[in-house]
Amino acid sequence: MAPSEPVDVETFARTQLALLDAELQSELQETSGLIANPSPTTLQRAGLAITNLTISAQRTGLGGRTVLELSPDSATANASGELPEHGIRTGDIVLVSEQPAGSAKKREIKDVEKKGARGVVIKVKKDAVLVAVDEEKEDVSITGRVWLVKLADDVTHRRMSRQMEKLQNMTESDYSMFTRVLFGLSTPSLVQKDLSSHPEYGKMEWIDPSLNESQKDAIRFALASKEIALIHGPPGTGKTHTLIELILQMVKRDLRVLVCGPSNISVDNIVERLSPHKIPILRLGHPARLLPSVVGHSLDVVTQTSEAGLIVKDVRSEMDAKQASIKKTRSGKERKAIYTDLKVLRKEYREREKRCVSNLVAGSKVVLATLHGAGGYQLKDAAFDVVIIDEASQALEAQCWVPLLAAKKTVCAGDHLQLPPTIKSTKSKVKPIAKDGGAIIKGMTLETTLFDRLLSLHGPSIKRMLTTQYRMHEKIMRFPSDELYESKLVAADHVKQRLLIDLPYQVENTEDTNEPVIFIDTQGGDYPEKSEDDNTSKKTSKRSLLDDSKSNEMEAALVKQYVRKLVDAGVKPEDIAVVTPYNAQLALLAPLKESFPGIELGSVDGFQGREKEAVIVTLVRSNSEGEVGFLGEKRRLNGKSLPYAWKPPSVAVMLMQVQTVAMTRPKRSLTIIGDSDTVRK
Ligand SMILES: Nc1ncnc2c1ncn2[C@@H]1O[C@H](COP(=O)(O)OP(=O)(O)OP(=O)(O)O)[C@@H](O)[C@H]1O
Repeated sequence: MAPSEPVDVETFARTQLALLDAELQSELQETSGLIANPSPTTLQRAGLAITNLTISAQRTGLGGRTVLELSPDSATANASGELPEHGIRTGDIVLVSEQPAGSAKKREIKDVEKKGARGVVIKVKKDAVLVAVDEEKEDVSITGRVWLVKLADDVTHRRMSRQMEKLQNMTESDYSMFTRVLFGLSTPSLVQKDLSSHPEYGKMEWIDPSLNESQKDAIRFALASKEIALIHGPPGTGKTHTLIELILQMVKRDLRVLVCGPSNISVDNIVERLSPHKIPILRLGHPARLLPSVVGHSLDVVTQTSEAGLIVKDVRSEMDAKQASIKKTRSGKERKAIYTDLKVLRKEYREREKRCVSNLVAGSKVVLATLHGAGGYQLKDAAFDVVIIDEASQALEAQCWVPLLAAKKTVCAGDHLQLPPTIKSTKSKVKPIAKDGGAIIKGMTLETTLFDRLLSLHGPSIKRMLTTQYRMHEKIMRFPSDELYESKLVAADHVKQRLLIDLPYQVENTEDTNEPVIFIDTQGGDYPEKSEDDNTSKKTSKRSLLDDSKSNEMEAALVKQYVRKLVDAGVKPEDIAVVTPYNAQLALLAPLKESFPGIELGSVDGFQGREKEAVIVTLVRSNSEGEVGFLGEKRRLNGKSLPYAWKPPSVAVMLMQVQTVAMTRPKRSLTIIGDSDTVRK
């Protein structure tokens, strides 16, 4: 297959910037639509703010950040002193500021915001919220009543835009070989096709001898390639398993590796699995946002416990003492003097910490961070031999460029045949426009991931696919394998015949528990779909959230009946998931949670990636016109750059792509409820 045309880097970057702006605007539109008049009380009601608080304590927390403890103001608090109901969570970015009067206008609220301090919520207790204040705004001299409001997280947006601006301003002589390859200006260095006989990679000592052939092949290829290697891991094929071995093999070869993923959980997953191997690893990121099991590897904690960290600690105690004295003083003059002292101390702290951090980063063979986390000061001058990106097909391309701009080689793992990252601007009416008025690439959307683009640019020679899957019964696997993965998937021996009756607990042998794939056809029955128009008449606010979502009451009833049968046979509700493409259908199914505590209900998007013993899919669509809407929606593929083997999409193929997401989740039982007639049309 001939590779597609090289990409003009400047135009590419300009297009990305325009798309990112459109996306940000769409996000803003969505929130402002939700909150028309954002007074503190309205925001509190929406779960986005907590009002009537006071700063009850102030200390120096991890990383030298000032930590504020916010408790209910005693004048307004309830008897128990607890916080009111709220939706603020650990890891949220918030603004703490003096509380505007109840009658304040929108504009005045904005002014108050300017005086407040931004920070990250590090702990939520019943009677207090702890906020670590951002570096720029640490001298918090707020007194009296304060409130806390959740802010949109625009750090990611800013970092992505910064990288795209850098790319846009580069001239051809600035491009490294790696950059040239990534845009198709040069072809990737040739790698021998069969590496099993390669002098270096043919006879490798595997750390995990249980790796299968396709995994070993992918690792050899990722080691041998000079600029790029893609590891295509369909569901359950051990992508993470493979990456762990790859990282260990790279460390063995004395390479320095930066490992990134689009979300904290994707990165923590790798940290957890690397951690038993006792290599020096460092996890960057705000400790409040990490899994408890990996915090021990986080930069903040390592800084504190390492020897180098001790001299940082000295300054910290001094700062704490100063912080405490602020509370005691009443004179404004004295307070000012303390703040001046604190400033000097903080500067000293920063310098010592910076030295400590750069020593720690330099001493770690493997550094892990989210894609945007890799854009922090900690890695400013750090150099790595390889950047590994996990779940690359779930990340925006601009996000990948945060670590890539300084890289020499990358290994991207993902599955471009699953759903791309969710983009808001595709649905909203915001048009991408270049700030400098220059040309942008027509048809490009943020849904085109780096993974997609590289594949269409260079073809399958830059990719290796993992083919043994360890999740699904052979029969569940067959459909996705044939339709999406060129029939290449093979079920591992211990899973290929696994049924619900083989679960490690007692399950009765019934027609539902001894069959891996069941289709319950509603065709011919009187099970019409409903659109939100029919359901929610005049409730406009709810409509905007649920969009033109569809539901089907009869299918929901069938789901309930079916779940009942499984549970009666002994299957535990927590081993069952019900998945549907429509939010309105999810709403109809919600009562299931009461009858069957532990059962999981999810939309197709939200359920991607998680496995369950039994999955029931309700397709919802049933009408005489054969319209399948979302199920076969073109938008889901339109504008995506075409993977090398990509044919023009028939509705059926798209239908499969969306359904496959649901269909690759079950381990032992997949039940599809739908109208075969509508779906077939
Ligand atoms: N070579 C192997 N031998 C035995 N089991 C394996 C092997 N490789 C992976 N597995 C198992 O397969 C399962 C899936 O592995 P892993 O979590 O690495 O997959 P993944 O492809 O990243 O998953 P997902 O589909 O959720 O992205 C795990 O239970 C893992 O232990």
